[in-house]
Amino acid sequence: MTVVHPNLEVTDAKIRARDVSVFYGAKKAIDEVSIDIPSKYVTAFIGPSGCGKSTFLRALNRMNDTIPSARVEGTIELDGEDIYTSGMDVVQLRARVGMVFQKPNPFPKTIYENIAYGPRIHGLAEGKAELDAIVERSLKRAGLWNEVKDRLTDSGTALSGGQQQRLCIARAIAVDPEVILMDEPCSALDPIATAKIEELIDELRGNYAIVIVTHSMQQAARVSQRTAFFHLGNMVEYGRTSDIFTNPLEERTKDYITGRYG
Ligand SMILES: Nc1ncnc2c1ncn2[C@@H]1O[C@H](COP(=O)(O)OP(=O)(O)OP(=O)(O)O)[C@@H](O)[C@H]1O
Repeated sequence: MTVVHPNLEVTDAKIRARDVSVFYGAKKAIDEVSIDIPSKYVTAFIGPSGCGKSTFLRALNRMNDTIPSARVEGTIELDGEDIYTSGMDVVQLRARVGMVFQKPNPFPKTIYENIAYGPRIHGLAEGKAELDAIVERSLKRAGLWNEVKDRLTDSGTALSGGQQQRLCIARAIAVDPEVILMDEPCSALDPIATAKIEELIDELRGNYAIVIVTHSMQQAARVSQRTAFFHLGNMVEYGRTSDIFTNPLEERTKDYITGRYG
């Protein structure tokens, strides 16, 4: 059972998860989690290592499908549509619910191609001029355009770690997602690159539902408006970030945010 803070205003759920459990073989990694995730907010998943944050995040765009032993029970809806029905086009789903990983993972292709690939396969551009415009717009939104506009034919992997992560965010944005999932997007970055990604998340949030898994409570407090605390596969508490950090209702949340374990 999750304690949901009573003053959490009701918003339309972009993603609605109900009684979601995730198993790896016989092991239950997530136990009946229910949550409404709104648009235009950043929702942070926090909790000690191994509590299931990444597992639950990956369930939100069926990334778990790529792990043979993983199985999901319960329902997850995107705009009211069950994403686990057999008719769901998973490639389309992952464009609508994009993902940014812990380690920046640009394709071993040019900066331009990293961005153009998705719009091309999803048929989002009529011709070269339109594709060029999408590439420019995506890189601008990701705060990377000025740094790369004169070297679009260089390899994406030649960029710095922080630039690579912004390239990956630009790649996710290029296919017009509705939700962006971020799994510890700054854990491989230095403090300056981290600050840039955090600023970017803040700028982007007006247009998407953003969900971020983070080990850093400071980061959760800085970038998110909603926080869910996970512990041993359970979602213990969910509320406004300010309330979770200043007025946690559950002992386990209190212990975690005061550094008693983690
Ligand atoms: N591919 C997998 N196969 C089997 N078990 C897994 C797999 N991935 C994760 N697990 C297990 O599921 C549980 C939850 O792991 P998960 O990575 O979701 O937690 P987490 O909270 O994101 O941890 P961390 O903060 O360390 O990344 C752990 O016990 C982990 O060992």
